[in-house]
Amino acid sequence: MRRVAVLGAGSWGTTFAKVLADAGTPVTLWARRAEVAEAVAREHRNPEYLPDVTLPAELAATADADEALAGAEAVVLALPAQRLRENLEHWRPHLPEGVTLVSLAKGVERGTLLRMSEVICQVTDAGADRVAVVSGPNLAGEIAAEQPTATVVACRDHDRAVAVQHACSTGYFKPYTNTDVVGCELGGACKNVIALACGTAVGLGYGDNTMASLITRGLAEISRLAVALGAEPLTLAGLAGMGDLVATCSSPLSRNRRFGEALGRGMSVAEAEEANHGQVAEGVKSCDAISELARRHGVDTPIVDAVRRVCDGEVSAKEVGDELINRELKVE
Ligand SMILES: NC(=O)c1ccc[n+]([C@@H]2O[C@H](COP(=O)([O-])OP(=O)(O)OC[C@H]3O[C@@H](n4cnc5c(N)ncnc54)[C@H](O)[C@@H]3O)[C@@H](O)[C@H]2O)c1
Ligand SMILES: O=P(O)(O)OC[C@H](O)CO
Repeated sequence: MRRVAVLGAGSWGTTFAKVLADAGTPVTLWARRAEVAEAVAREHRNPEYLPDVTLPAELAATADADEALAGAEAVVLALPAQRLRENLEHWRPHLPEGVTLVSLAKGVERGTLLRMSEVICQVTDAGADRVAVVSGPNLAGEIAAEQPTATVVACRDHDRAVAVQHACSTGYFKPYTNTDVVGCELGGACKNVIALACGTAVGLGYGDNTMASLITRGLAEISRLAVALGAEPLTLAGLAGMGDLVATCSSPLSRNRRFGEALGRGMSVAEAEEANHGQVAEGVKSCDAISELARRHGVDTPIVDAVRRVCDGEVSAKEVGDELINRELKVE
């Protein structure tokens, strides 16, 4: 690929820019703050988000979005889900003609209940075949340390997915392609909420049986919802479904799981946010939208609904756990 712009220099944006650079793709990273762009460009570090990682010398960085976008063949959007629309509206006039738009965010927009690819199409007027998403078991810290992992590049246009796949393929990062954007996006957004539930269980002192039960029943509700919205069932058994769910629910590196643990130990949402050092736990921001999306499509999502009620302060983590185990008995 000729050149890629990565917009957003948090943990994942910076790491994905490193992956692209390591794959030999010319890449410019846009950071909101000039001092972050400066540190990446001059010292090859992002002290706030990846303090222990030396970034490739070839990775260019700027705080000027126009500069990052000029001549880009693909634009990678690496912002928190609820912040995508406002920034994209601002960048829209500067997007190169026909550019591939790649979403890294794992969330559903509050209010509109739109997936990130839908927000991108709505704001930019791009056809759905121009929008790709990258989703899989991709904890940024492990990838930045070049630990091997796989992911999915999903796009309705297979050729565009292949172009992005080649642009980000390295000795430690293995992208597969898929045309099921709906399944990949919902897998990524919903697993954050299930990871909150798993973290909460850990915080309450529960062990691996509880965790495995939440992961498995979580996958059942993610799959029901995704299929109701048009996803292929097999996508949810793949990297962007089960793969990401297992990684996020099991890893102490996951911000969502850590946030859940704090809730399980009795912290309020505000206290848990502070304990997470201001980093985004997308499940907290998206659980109400996902719960509402499921309600509108007549899909039963008890774990997502339980997490939403805890995040809204309606019930305690302990109460909601007791409610879940005491739900009506039924066939698996
Ligand atoms: N970190 C991971 O391991 C990982 C992996 C895969 C996917 N993701 C997803 O990628 C997305 C971004 O996550 P992240 O880990 O990079 O988050 P982060 O919290 O590490 O960084 C967020 C970035 O967005 C910027 N930002 C925040 N508010 C903004 C605003 N209003 N306008 C412009 N910029 C703003 C911040 O300055 C920062 O650069 C999320 O949806 C997340 O779920 C993260
Ligand atoms: O740290 P989390 O919980 O945002 O999860 C990061 C990635 O989405 C894992 O694939």
